[in-house]
Amino acid sequence: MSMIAAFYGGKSILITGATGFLGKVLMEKLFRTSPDLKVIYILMRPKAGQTLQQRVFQILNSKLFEKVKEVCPNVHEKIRAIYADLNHSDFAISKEDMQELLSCTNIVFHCAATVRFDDPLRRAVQLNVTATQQLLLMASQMPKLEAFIHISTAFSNCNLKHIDEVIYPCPVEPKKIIQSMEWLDDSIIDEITPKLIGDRPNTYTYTKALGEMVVQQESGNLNIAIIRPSIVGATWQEPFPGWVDNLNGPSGLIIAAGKGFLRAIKATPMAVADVIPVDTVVNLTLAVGWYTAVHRPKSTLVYHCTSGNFNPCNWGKMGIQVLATFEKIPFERAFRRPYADFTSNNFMTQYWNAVSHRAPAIIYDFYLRLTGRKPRMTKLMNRLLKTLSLLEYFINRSWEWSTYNTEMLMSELSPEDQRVFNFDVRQLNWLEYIENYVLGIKKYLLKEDMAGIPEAKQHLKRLRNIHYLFNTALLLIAWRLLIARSQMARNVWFFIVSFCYKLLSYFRASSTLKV
Ligand SMILES: CCCCCCCCCCCCCCCCCCCCCCCCCCCC(=O)SCCNC(=O)CCNC(=O)[C@H](O)C(C)(C)COP(=O)(O)OP(=O)(O)OC[C@H]1O[C@@H](n2cnc3c(N)ncnc32)[C@H](O)[C@@H]1OP(=O)(O)O
Ligand SMILES: NC(=O)C1=CN([C@@H]2O[C@H](COP(=O)(O)OP(=O)(O)OC[C@H]3O[C@@H](n4cnc5c(N)ncnc54)[C@H](OP(=O)(O)O)[C@@H]3O)[C@@H](O)[C@H]2O)C=CC1
Repeated sequence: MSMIAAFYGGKSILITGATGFLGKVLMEKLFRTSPDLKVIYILMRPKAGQTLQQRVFQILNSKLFEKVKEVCPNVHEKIRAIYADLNHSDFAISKEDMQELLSCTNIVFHCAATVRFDDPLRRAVQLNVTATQQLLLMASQMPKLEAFIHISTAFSNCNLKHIDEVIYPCPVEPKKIIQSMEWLDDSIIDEITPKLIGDRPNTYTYTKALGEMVVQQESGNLNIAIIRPSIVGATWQEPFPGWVDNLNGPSGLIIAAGKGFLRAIKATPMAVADVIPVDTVVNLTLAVGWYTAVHRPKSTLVYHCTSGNFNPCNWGKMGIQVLATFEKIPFERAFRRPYADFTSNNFMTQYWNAVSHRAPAIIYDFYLRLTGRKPRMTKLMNRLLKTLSLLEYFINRSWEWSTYNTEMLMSELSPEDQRVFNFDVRQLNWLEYIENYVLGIKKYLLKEDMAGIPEAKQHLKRLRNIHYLFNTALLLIAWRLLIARSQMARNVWFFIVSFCYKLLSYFRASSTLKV
């Protein structure tokens, strides 16, 4: 019997960010392994014209929750969607809902965040710092609370090379930052942002670091733990391999490469690709929830959920395997044949951006215009180039994360818990994982049918022929222009032609002699 699964039985669990990538997998695993849990409260907002109920309905009816519905048929009765907007100072939760949350919650998993790299500081602070402070305040009023688990990121201290499982201080106190956001206007905030974030690459990593400091400062008597996942990728094993539902991290770039838009990327092939499957993060999170509640460590423990020091894979290996998978499982209606390469310096990156990204987009848009359609490729390409520039920081460096706490926890688990809540990435086979990842992107993100693979392959063959034809025509035109302009080119051309002619005459003569 799994001790962790039994622990969550009968519990009232509060999750923020349950509609996000990580939150959904967390909820799924909780229901599947502890179907006797009492209730999961999810703090959520309406979105894209959908009410809370419609959003919950959509999640429960997705493929991800198919197994849950078998194990826990009354799952819909065990989810309590509570209206909350983490951008509001009191989350805009109704009095009755707040009363229920405060009096019943046993465990809090705080996953909600803005993970955008380009968010203005004010927005990132509101969600990643102020909302965390607010949630801790709520938690401090929960008499039945056993553990508060905060999801941070392994990159919150990406300005360091070696990162320990400790909370590092930021030069400016989070409280001061929160206060200043109340009275500074947007233009001043934009001006001071680069100074505040210092040697971090974006507001996301900076505000996640501030969020950790808030957790440390406001923890009071709470049982708190922080989990720091690295780059969260598709599921490895559970509930099935390859599930992914957003474009963050590698997923967006894998699509761009598979559809033939992405041709070159400034990356260091030998840098560690610290991707961690989302189900591994969830298993560690649930194990940490159990450990924190049952063992009540004296201080706030930080757990790194990373792959690099256990089972490293680098971007070169990942890129090659992604491209190899496209051969077997191509995406439909590709713009060009999938082929991409890594560039190593700014000059080459600019060159390939002009030649392989911008130029084909301009040519294609010209063709769309000619045929009376709306041009769209240049806009799409500009968005891709912006994304590349934002992700560049993370694919050209390697970090070392110490994992003492994570290893300690692994050794504390019973063999059954090690199996059910497996977070040992040493067992992960990267080649298999990447193949399933690409397949998952095709099925669950692009919603492409596997039956369309032969047609997709046929389409790629046509693109290859067009490519050869285009290159040959280009070569001939260039050569013709050169001959027209340069005596030297003409001489070379006559030399080649007369050489070929002589060779041909020689073979003809020798074959006549033999007869
Ligand atoms: C040795 C030789 C080797 C040769 C090998 C050859 C190499 C071959 C390469 C082949 C394949 C490459 C695959 C491997 C490389 C992968 C590299 C991946 C790098 C990943 C690094 C991640 C680091 C993360 C570190 C921190 C981790 C965290 O803690 S947080 C989680 C990560 N967060 C993010 O990823 C958020 C990033 N996203 C953003 O910040 C924003 O979305 C944006 C700035 C990118 C875009 O903002 P914008 O306002 O323009 O758009 P938005 O409103 O968000 O969306 C508009 C439309 O764009 C789509 N979209 C959104 N995100 C992406 C994306 N990442 N990629 C593509 N498209 C995206 C979105 O859906 C919208 O579409 P529409 O609705 O249709 O308009
Ligand atoms: N993905 C990754 O690679 C990594 C993620 N992490 C961390 O993991 C956690 C989860 O990330 P992930 O699931 O990928 O992110 P997602 O962007 O998929 O999910 C974010 C969640 O936060 C919710 N949220 C955002 N703003 C608000 C708001 N104003 N009010 C209520 N809810 C809000 C979203 O709700 P809605 O659906 O309504 O928008 C969504 O449920 C984050 O803390 C992140 O920092 C750490 C390392 C890597």
